[in-house]
Amino acid sequence: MVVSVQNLRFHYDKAPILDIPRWTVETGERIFLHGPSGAGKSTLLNLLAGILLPDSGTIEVQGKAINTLGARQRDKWRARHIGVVFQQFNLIPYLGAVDNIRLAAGFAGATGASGRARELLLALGLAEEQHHQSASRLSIGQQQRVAIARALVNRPALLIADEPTSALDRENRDAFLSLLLNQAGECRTALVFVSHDLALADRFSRTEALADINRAEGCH
Ligand SMILES: Nc1ncnc2c1ncn2[C@@H]1O[C@H](COP(=O)(O)OP(=O)(O)OP(=O)(O)O)[C@@H](O)[C@H]1O
Repeated sequence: MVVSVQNLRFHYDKAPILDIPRWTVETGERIFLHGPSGAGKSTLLNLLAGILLPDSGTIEVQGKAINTLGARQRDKWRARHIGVVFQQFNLIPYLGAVDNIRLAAGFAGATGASGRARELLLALGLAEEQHHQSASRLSIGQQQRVAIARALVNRPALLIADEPTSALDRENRDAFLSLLLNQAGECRTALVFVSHDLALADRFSRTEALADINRAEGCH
């Protein structure tokens, strides 16, 4: 089991946003998570990543309750075990593709990741002459590939993706999703993918409406 959530409660200021009695994600599982705007999907992803901490309850990723770690250990642990892809790819604009990926490997304490970075970029269809092109000079489609490679360089047990396709046209969206799913599959990485676009749901092994697992009334 990659993720185990038990009796999770979370609020920002007033209303409870999340109250999840139990929720699990198995190794290699691909979950499509949807729900209305403001329901708490991004909040749940941030809790899984240990960026936010729960009011109560436990969140284990790979058997570790990430909220029991100190801030620095948590950052390192996240870098090692969790990959992240957001709508904004957050690449360092003046670094080349390979260096952006090596940076992520460095956060996880890995050295000599250039080989794996290049291998991933080639598998994702980024030609060698672009591997050292600064990220700001890559097309959006090329930046997507770098973002996927960066998320997977440490062979994470869990990949979380927050609306990564929402700014893309249909063709790019489908291509991006295929790349993401194929690469995640190669690493047996479990995927929690948040999107409003229900047309994508049939490419996942499980579709989950947040309201079905969350008992909080919240603001939605
Ligand atoms: N930092 C914050 N401080 C206070 N309230 C917040 C904060 N971040 C989010 N919220 C509120 O918490 C609720 C859940 O937000 P969240 O971003 O998790 O929803 P979401 O389901 O991801 O929405 P969307 O689909 O629009 O991205 C919303 O009502 C939002 O306004």
